[in-house]
Amino acid sequence: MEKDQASFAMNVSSYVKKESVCVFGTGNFGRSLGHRMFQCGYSVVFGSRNPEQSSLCHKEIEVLSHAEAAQRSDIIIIAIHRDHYKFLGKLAEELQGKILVDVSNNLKINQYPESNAEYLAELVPGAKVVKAFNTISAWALQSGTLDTSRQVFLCGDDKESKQRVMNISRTLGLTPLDHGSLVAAREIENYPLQLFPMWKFPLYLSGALFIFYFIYFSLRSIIYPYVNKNTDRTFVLALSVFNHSFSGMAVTLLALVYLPGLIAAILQLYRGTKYSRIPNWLDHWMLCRKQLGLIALAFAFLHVMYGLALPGRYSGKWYLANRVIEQIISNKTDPFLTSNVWNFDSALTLGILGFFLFILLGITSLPSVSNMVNWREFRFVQSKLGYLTLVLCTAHILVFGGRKFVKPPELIWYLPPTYVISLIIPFVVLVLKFILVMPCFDRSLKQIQQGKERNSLSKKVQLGNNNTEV
Ligand SMILES: NC(=O)C1=CN([C@@H]2O[C@H](COP(=O)(O)OP(=O)(O)OC[C@H]3O[C@@H](n4cnc5c(N)ncnc54)[C@H](OP(=O)(O)O)[C@@H]3O)[C@@H](O)[C@H]2O)C=CC1
Ligand SMILES: [Fe+3]
Repeated sequence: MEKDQASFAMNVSSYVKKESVCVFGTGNFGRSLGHRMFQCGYSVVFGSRNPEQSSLCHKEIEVLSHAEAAQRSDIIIIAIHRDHYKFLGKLAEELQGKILVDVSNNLKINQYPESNAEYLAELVPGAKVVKAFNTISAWALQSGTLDTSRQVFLCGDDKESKQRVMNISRTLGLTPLDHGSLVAAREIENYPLQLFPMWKFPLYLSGALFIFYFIYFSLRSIIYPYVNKNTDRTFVLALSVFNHSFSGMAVTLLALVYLPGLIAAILQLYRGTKYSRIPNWLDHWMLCRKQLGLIALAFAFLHVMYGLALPGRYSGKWYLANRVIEQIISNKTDPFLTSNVWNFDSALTLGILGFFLFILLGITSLPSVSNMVNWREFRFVQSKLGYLTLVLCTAHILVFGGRKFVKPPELIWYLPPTYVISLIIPFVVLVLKFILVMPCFDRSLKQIQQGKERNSLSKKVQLGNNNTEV
């Protein structure tokens, strides 16, 4: 009995070891993938235009002509650029019923009218085409470190073929992710060409906003006093202007995380249905909320760091020392104003609590953390605590800013103080939220979001496939 089990195990392991895979193309990627599969116990055979001239480093790996190599395995990895696929059409007979794995990438997004995998399926109609491995680089396979993503996106029309390619990926230490039928190949091929697609809009928006704040705050703190009182305040540029811009950016970007949801809710209320398509720009904005929130957190962090550095400034120390000397000379002390203490301390407390919640929001948006909470808990943190963070940060800036703003100076041209500019968008968001949670709107909105249509007009609105969560 034991003997039988041992021989069965040996048979299984020798079967696993002997499973053969064919690779067409002895280029960079073909070699790397072939060697890796060989190391993982597969019997690998290469198909090449010049089998005699190919010098693969391992003697156990055979290099044959395409037609010969194709006969050795029913899985063939096509490690050749799409432009050279044509010859595969002539091998249609040898490739009949085989699993062809398309690993190719393009140089540009949507470079060809159809995806490379679909093109391959057209060239060899009798084969089962699976798209895979295009997101893994030859270098990562060679070095074995796989520092970048280990995810292998797969798609194909034949379930069994996909399953076999998935098994190979797992054996190589990669993580296969099924993307469905071959129609998804275009998306998979575009994937490696994208450069942080979800970050583009948030980064451009924050760049533009930062430039605006920086210029405005410089105008307000440097140019305006110079024109008005002929005082040189250029020294505030290096620290204070940055510090004010960072606080404005943090609170404005956080408000911009919640603004699209409010606009979508208003649209739903206006249309009386949730089954109408929201505009594309709004949809894209909603999909970028996480990134906007993370950039907001980065600015909040910078503001905290700059805030901590403020007492160390030369100008700060000079003002303090000078004030003491003035008091000694005039033999007078400033009265202890309890209202000032309340003002200053409450502003600081609001800021500290706001920053704490900001960090909490950032942490819960990490996939490893959000995977551990259910949808309701996630919504609670991101929505309820998010709004609380916005309220605390807005109050922090308001109390801090308002403290300094005693009376508006008489001016020829009047610029609102920096904190007023920083708080415009947060105020709009908080007011809209406040209006929407008022009982009449809140009840209608809940009914609409449960799928109950409110008016007959809504039935005429074209059904959309836009399911972004408001
Ligand atoms: N390099 C990488 O990191 C990655 C590459 N890929 C994809 O893998 C595929 C191969 O890339 P890579 O190995 O870098 O490219 P290479 O240029 O290094 O290799 C391509 C191979 O294709 C074969 N070939 C070239 N011209 C023809 C032709 N006219 N007819 C038939 N076969 C031909 C050659 O093999 P032979 O001489 O043996 O016939 C050649 O070595 C591409 O589609 C690429 O997009 C995907 C992910 C990452
Ligand atoms: Fe602050």
